[in-house]
Amino acid sequence: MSSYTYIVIGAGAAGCVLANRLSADPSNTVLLLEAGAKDNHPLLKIPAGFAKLMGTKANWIFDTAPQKHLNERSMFLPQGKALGGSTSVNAMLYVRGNRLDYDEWAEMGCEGWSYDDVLPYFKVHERNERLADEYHGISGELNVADQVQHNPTSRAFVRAAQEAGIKRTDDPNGASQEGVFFHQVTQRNARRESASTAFLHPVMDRSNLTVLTGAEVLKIEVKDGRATGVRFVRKGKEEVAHANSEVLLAAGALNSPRLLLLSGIGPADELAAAGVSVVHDLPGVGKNLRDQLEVYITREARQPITYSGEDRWDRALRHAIEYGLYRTGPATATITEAGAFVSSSDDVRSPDIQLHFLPAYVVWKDGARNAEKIAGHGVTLLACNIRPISSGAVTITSPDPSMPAIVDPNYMSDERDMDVAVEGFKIMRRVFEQPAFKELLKDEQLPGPSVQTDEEIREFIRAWGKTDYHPVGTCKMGVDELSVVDPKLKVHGLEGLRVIDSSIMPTIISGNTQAPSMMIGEKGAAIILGSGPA
Ligand SMILES: Cc1cc2nc3c(=O)[nH]c(=O)nc-3n(C[C@H](O)[C@H](O)[C@H](O)COP(=O)(O)OP(=O)(O)OC[C@H]3O[C@@H](n4cnc5c(N)ncnc54)[C@H](O)[C@@H]3O)c2cc1C
Repeated sequence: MSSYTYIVIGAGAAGCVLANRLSADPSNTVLLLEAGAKDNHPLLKIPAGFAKLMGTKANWIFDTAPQKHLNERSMFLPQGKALGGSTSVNAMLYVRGNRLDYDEWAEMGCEGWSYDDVLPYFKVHERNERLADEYHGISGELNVADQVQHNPTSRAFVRAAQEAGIKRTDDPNGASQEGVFFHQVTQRNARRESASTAFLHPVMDRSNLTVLTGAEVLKIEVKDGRATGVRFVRKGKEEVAHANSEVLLAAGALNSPRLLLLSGIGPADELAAAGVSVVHDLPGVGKNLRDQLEVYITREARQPITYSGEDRWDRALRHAIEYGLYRTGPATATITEAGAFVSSSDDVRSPDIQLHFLPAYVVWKDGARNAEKIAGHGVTLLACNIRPISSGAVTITSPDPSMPAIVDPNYMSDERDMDVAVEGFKIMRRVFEQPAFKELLKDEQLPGPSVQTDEEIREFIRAWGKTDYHPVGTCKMGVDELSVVDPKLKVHGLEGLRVIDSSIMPTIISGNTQAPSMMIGEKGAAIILGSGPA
């Protein structure tokens, strides 16, 4: 059996940062286990490849339990499965959330996690190509860039939003989150910058770092209240690795709780019902699942200027050649070029709705795996409730790791989330009605004129709402009885085991979750090493 100082489970947003930082000290030996494959497929490198990755084997395929408040629909909720984790399949938007999100964590008892505490851990690994101020780093490993091009309809969206009264901001990750903006993205020279390209590949040759792909952890071994190692399967063979110091779980918001449960760490009654021997009774494991739900409107374009249909083979070939020669053109696009943070009412403490503008038709019937093809040119605007109150759970029904977990985000179980979504829908229509779009867009295609009253909008949301792919919170950090880890990210009641990934967020941050997950990896490493930002 091989032994290491640290075993990191999962090479995603947090896991890659952890493996990098812990192996920087040559006296540590680090084993990084990743269930997915290497990240060398071109679709993981070319930004527009993002749209082609849904439902492929670069993902863990999770389908939610039928959603009671969404017409019993089951939602496709993928998670990245490759080096880089979800950062290898995501839309690359670089967003940190609102400073009050982190201040709220600190108020909840998560000492050391206020905005002022976490800001240095965002900055230290950032290499921002445009911004250099108190909010941004310029010399870290993670390249953050402006997008190479903006479709004319994306530019019109930014103008239309201003006409609708939304102020313009150059930096939603800076002094003020509110406003409309062009997204910065995790790209380098117009290629995807994932957690693995930024933090892992540059240090792969460290002799004290072992990275195994195709290595799925089945169980965390616990002896006398201490995590001693892991049992994993690779090339059809089961192996055991021993951790001399700590096991660090970074498998993401759906797989981290699943693995704890499979290891007998979780609510004793649920484990017993699933036939799993209880190793450590911890009621909060898998609870507090938060995810952001979004609703959208599509409009037909007057001219063939959007990205709709640009993936047809002959056009795709042309774009691939342009991309190969010059690193320009639609292949550089993340599909989401512009966005906005707005408030559903004057009463909210900070923006609670995020708008995403897509210069293409993108329609997911029934929250399905693949976007539906719609002929012609058009655009899609999405409104996402970024601070949902509704919460759900991840549970297991069997000790068999090959059995799927039950993932139930319980979307819209709190009626207040529906009120925010309805307001988001009305804001989108207001933006679409502005003069900036007049020359460019024709009629609303989805949902169309038949949806007018609040009740019609609610029914449309129940029928068409979809995930924004940001599940978090299932191993929440805190000091209350449902928390799973303490503010040092140690699993309550056990030694030698921490959870360090998006699952530790006690509440969901107001925005996209990759940058916060990398920050969690960075801060987690500093806590373990007893250091400051690297
Ligand atoms: C389709 C999609 C689009 C997104 N778009 C954006 C975006 O544009 N901007 C943004 O900020 N966020 C986006 N996100 C969310 C963001 O990428 C995630 O929140 C973030 O990557 C979570 O980081 P993590 O470290 O918790 O988990 P992940 O990055 O998911 O990493 C977990 C890793 O653990 C591995 N793993 C899991 N179980 C095991 C096991 N048993 N054994 C070994 N390895 C295991 C997984 O394969 C994976 O590599 C998107 C996510 C998806 C899925």
